[in-house]
Amino acid sequence: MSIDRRSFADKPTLAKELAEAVAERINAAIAERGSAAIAVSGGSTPAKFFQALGKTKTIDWDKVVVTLVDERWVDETSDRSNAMLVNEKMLQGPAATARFFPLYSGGDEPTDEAIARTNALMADLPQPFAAVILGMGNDGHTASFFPGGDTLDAALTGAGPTLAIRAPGAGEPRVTFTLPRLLEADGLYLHIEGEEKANVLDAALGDGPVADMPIRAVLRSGAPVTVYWCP
Ligand SMILES: O=C(O)[C@H](O)[C@@H](O)[C@H](O)[C@H](O)COP(=O)(O)O
Repeated sequence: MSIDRRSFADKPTLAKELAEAVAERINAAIAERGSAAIAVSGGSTPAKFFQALGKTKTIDWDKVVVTLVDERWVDETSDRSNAMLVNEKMLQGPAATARFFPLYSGGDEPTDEAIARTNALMADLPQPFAAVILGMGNDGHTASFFPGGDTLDAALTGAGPTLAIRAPGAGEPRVTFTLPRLLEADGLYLHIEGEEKANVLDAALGDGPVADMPIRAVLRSGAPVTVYWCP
């Protein structure tokens, strides 16, 4: 495994350091390929990181596309929307000129047609991702790779780029990038905070089935993962 675990004193320090690392990846991708895409996670952890990254003036934001690792199947007016979180916390100030590619493509359910619309949009993403920033739940899920997910196998192995997934612990139906697509990244980061998540990561690094803790699929993929953690 190539897991680099980094610890930071507190949340603001972690947010600043992770924003700097991602900014470097974005700038390197723009220098090399003329544009950069990043995929970020939602949930409660990344707000400070989003704010720190969005304030970065050294990025040519109009060459950047921001998308999500996964999304709840809700529209952007829902307080459960990861898109709303990214818009409110990151795509302000200097980052307001970045383009945002939403995973939610309308309607009440992620039907095949809806996922086809999302996948058609994702065909225009600059590839590979300059950076992918994952989160992790206390049940060992990452992105929307939930234990018991109805399409978990396809989510971990399929070409996607995205698919629908439903799981007991997920709340709404979700849409998620598939793991092979997320691994196509210059930099892969796992952002977790608190003792409980450090313990969950320890457990995930131990033996046991991927289906019980799907983040194991990332950790066992062989792709270098940099973990950003603080208490
Ligand atoms: O939409 C989501 O819920 C996510 O992208 C998800 O994978 C998240 O990263 C984890 O659930 C951790 O969430 P917290 O940061 O809220 O603990």
